[in-house]
Amino acid sequence: MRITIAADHNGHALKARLTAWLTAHGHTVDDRGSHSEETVDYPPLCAEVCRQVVDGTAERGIVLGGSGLGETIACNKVRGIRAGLCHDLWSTRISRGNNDSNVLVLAAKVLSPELAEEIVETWLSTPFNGGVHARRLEQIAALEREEGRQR
Ligand SMILES: O=C(CO)[C@H](O)[C@H](O)COP(=O)(O)O
Repeated sequence: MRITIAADHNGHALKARLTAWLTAHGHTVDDRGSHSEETVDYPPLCAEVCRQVVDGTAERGIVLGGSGLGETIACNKVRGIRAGLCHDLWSTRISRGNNDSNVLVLAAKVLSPELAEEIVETWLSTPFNGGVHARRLEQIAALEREEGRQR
């Protein structure tokens, strides 16, 4: 899978580990930074990843922060993005099965590296369930279009 990935200063070390893991498992990874502990603002990194997913340059995106909360808010501002903040395997399966998430957000200050790898593996291998969830996603997309017209 073509995956684009980014992290702020809190997530860059975990990003490096996940990038190595993804590459070792046959994925093509586009690492958009950052690459150090120097403080950076996460919204532009989220925008870059999400726009790559929406325009098809990448099939999926992964974003890492300290808590991941702001990243999730930022990613979900991009039309067509369904970003889920996942701390455990159960919510990861829901994020894919029910929400068809196309961006995974991870909290580097919460997760162990081992659990982060398990979450990524689960997120990449869990299919969207469709059915009633497809109808709800269409309702979310309609809300997004409606809000876009009003601003
Ligand atoms: O997780 C995050 C946002 O949700 C960021 O990593 C966090 O807010 C950055 O804060 P600081 O500059 O204090 O490290």
